[in-house]
Amino acid sequence: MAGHMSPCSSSSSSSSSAMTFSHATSSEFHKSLDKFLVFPRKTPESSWVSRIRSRNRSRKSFQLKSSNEHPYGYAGSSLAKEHSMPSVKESLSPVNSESEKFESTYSITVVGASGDLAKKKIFPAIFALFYEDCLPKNFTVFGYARTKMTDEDLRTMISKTLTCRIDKRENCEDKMTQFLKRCFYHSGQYNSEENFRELDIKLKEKEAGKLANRLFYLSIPPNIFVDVVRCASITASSTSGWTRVIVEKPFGRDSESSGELTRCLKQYLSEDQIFRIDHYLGKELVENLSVLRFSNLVFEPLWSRNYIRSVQLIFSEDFGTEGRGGYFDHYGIIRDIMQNHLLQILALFAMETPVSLDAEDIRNEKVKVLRSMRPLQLEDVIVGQYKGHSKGGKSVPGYTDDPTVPKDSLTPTFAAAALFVNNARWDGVPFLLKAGKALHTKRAEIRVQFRHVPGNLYKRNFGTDLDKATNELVLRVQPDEAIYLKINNKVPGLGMRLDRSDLNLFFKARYPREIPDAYERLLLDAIEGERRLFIRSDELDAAWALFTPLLKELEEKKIVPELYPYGSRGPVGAHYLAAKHNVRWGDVGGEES
Ligand SMILES: NC(=O)C1=CN([C@@H]2O[C@H](COP(=O)(O)OP(=O)(O)OC[C@H]3O[C@@H](n4cnc5c(N)ncnc54)[C@H](OP(=O)(O)O)[C@@H]3O)[C@@H](O)[C@H]2O)C=CC1
Ligand SMILES: O=C1O[C@H](COP(=O)(O)O)[C@@H](O)[C@H](O)[C@H]1O
Repeated sequence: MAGHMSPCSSSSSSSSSAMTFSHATSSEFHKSLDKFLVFPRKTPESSWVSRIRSRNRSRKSFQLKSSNEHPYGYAGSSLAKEHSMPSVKESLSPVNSESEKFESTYSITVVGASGDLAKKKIFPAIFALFYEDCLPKNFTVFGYARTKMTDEDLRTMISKTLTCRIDKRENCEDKMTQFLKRCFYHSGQYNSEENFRELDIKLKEKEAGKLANRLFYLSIPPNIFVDVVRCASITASSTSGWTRVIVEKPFGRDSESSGELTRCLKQYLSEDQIFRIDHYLGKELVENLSVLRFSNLVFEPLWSRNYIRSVQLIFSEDFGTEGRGGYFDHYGIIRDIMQNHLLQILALFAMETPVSLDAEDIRNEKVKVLRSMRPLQLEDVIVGQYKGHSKGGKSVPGYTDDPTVPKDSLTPTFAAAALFVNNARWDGVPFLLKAGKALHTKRAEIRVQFRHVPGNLYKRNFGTDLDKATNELVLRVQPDEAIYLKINNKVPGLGMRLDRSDLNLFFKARYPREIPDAYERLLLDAIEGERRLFIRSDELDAAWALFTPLLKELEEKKIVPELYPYGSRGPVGAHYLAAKHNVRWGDVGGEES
């Protein structure tokens, strides 16, 4: 079955359990560095580090920044701290031959390189980082998959999906050619130590004896995650620098399978080597959420049950599961979008002010939110499934028309849920989550509906619909990123008529440049060792604890989803759910701008 977790014991090798990916500690690192050092490491002015550093100071160079805005490779970075090693920025400088051999190299191996995500997102993101001069000087990209391909075939394949920033485009062809020269391919099985050993040999060739940092991106179905981690850990982990692994979702399909996956991965990796990606955390507007809240005095005092009436997190796509029905049917929309992307945004939205912007401080606060929530009950949720229809001679397929989906599938392609954070700040405030495929629009947004103005002097000027008079703050995550606040104002003229308008920060108008894709930010963070936007295992456990009982009940009771037409606004049940909590969805009824 697609997505069925392989137990850790699927390993063909018994020697594996004691092995872990190299996670060089500072002392291990120094031991390996000592092999090369010919002068005292801590002689400040004579050391190669300070020489490179001073060259950097005078160099007109870019400053690479990770998602917490620390310059990439800055002195306090975890990478630099972990290994007391030259920062990435240092290794970007042109160096003389003496220092060259102490430089770091970075390799990114995309496992599942022949797949959809790799082509669509990962290779283009790596290229975009290269195009923006965000990658270190010594980097190599490897594709790994079973498909037989040469290096040239891989280059041809990925060249089709690379694009330069629309607002730049200088040297586009040139940059692509340079980038493709750094891309290589190795064909192998996912459970073959031998094949990963061959990869290791190729990686070492490129590393040329320099300090090696290796990032593996698992862009493969989840049933082979553990095989890959086992084989790579035994035969292809770095022995001098760090080894990190980006793991794509799904991280299990319930608490048990997720726990089992984590347990298996941890046989080979330490927690801080595992980068569980949720690409919504890399989206510009999701990053902006905390900035908006914590750096503007006008919002934080309102951020509680005292002023907020409901919070709505909405995801919709205007296409179905086309091509991914096989995968999707095993998961459904709740696991695909709600339990991860929307819940992560909720946790960021509702968390208390973290002690600092450090990954652990932020993730600690997010976990507290998740643990303050009551697991979802069946009555808090409605589920739907899209059906096909024909209109004007054009027909669109229903979910179960997909040949890879069973005809009698009850898998939801739409869900709406009401969640509550049972703490002092949010007691009684419904957090309404809605996610659906094959709806009328493609959109993701965060809507904050404020309470009515008590004793509003102007209530008559609105007629009877007080809902219209409330303020609403909208963060449109995509498309056309925007932050706008719906306010009430007077219509100009001699009368006293009130109107609702938007104070609008439209990103395209304010910042007329392309916004980096989420995968760019996240890849850069993984290289830098910045974990803030990746999911920690206790966060994951808490997220599954909220959804697992509901998912089991839906499956055991064979709850039939409400059908909705492809391209519609989804099942009406979603409106009843909102009404039950005395609110309206902000994205319906001509209020969408
Ligand atoms: N595609 C997307 O938009 C998104 C995907 N993801 C996640 O990213 C990961 C990769 O996704 P995607 O690229 O779509 O996946 P694919 O189905 O395209 O698989 C990636 C590669 O894995 C290999 N593969 C596929 N099925 C199997 C199998 N049953 N056994 C062994 N190898 C297999 C194939 O390579 P080969 O045959 O050459 O070995 C394939 O090219 C998945 O975990 C997915 O859930 C997450 C978010 C979005
Ligand atoms: O994780 C997933 O996300 C995509 C939507 O991502 P977006 O960045 O294009 O909004 C979704 O289509 C897919 O089903 C899901 O697995």
